[in-house]
Amino acid sequence: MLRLDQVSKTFDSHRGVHHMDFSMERGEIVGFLGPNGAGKTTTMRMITGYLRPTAGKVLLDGKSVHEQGKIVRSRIGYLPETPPLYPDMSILSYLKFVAKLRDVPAREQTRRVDEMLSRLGLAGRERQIIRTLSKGYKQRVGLAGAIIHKPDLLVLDEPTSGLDPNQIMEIRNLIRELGDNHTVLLSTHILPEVSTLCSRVLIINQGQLVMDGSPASIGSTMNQSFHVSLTVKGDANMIIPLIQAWGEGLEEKVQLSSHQEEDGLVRLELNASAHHDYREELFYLLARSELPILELKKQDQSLEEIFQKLTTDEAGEVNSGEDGSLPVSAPEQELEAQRGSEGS
Ligand SMILES: Nc1ncnc2c1ncn2[C@@H]1O[C@H](COP(=O)(O)OP(=O)(O)OP(=O)(O)O)[C@@H](O)[C@H]1O
Repeated sequence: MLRLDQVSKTFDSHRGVHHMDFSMERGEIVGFLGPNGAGKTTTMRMITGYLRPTAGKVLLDGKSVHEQGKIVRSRIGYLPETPPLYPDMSILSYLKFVAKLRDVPAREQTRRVDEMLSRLGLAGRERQIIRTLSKGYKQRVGLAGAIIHKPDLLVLDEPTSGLDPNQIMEIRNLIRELGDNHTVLLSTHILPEVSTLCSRVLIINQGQLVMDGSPASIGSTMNQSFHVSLTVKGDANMIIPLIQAWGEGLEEKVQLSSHQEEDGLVRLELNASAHHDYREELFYLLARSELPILELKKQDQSLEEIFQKLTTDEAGEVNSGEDGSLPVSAPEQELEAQRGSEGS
């Protein structure tokens, strides 16, 4: 449905987004991850037609977002990091205004606004002035404005940033529901959000895509070492030499990295730079010596660890390209930009 074909946006010699190349299928919820300044917002602005790429194409069902702008952009909904709200308007007048701006047919506008009020849990508050709403409710109004024209593709820039845990849960549930009818690309710094919401993850670092896959497949690609913890019932003086001798005898040596004894149980951690999963061999080794394994767990790297590995350099420094902040657009600029005009 969405295709980014070698898309780049160069701000200066090193800042920007370089050769971004990926596709999204209908119905996917894709998480977009990266450290501050990695290029998430820039990529999202190019997808939504607000920024014109320096090179490459953004295509929605084969049509260019930038060449066949208005029609293509009417199929995209965008919630920027700071939703483009007018604080002095009521929710109702704001949604009516956005419905008009997004070319919802006049005879449908009232029905569509009502639908948004009820879908986003705003019914009963329609007369409330936006500035008096909590951040979570402002986010709902922003989301309502982003989907009022029933876009096929929804682009959400850090939709849960700055919300309290209850509001985060509410917005996540809403996004999950929206995923039933929309294709969703969402950027976030909250990694568990990706595991719970997204079928696919794109990790971007210094303007380049460094990983693309399901959270599970990213885990298995990155987990190319063998790390297990196990608890064995028996005497440490038997268990430890047995495991050490076995580990030493393997081609890809498995090493005992720690052990503890307590109440007749021995807890061990084993490591190897190996692709092979040695759990079955370990089971038979200890079973033959009548040493029961009470627990055996393969430790995979969490998404947090993978993210850290992909986005830090060898010295452990975060690869942030951020050295200037984006100008904050006025609501009108954002809305107009979504409607059709383009920035640089
Ligand atoms: N209009 C602009 N002019 C100059 N440089 C810019 C502009 N917009 C973004 N940049 C630079 O491009 C890089 C990517 O910024 P971008 O805002 O896309 O990152 P991000 O991944 O969204 O970061 P964050 O997580 O902090 O929101 C940064 O180095 C930023 O300073």
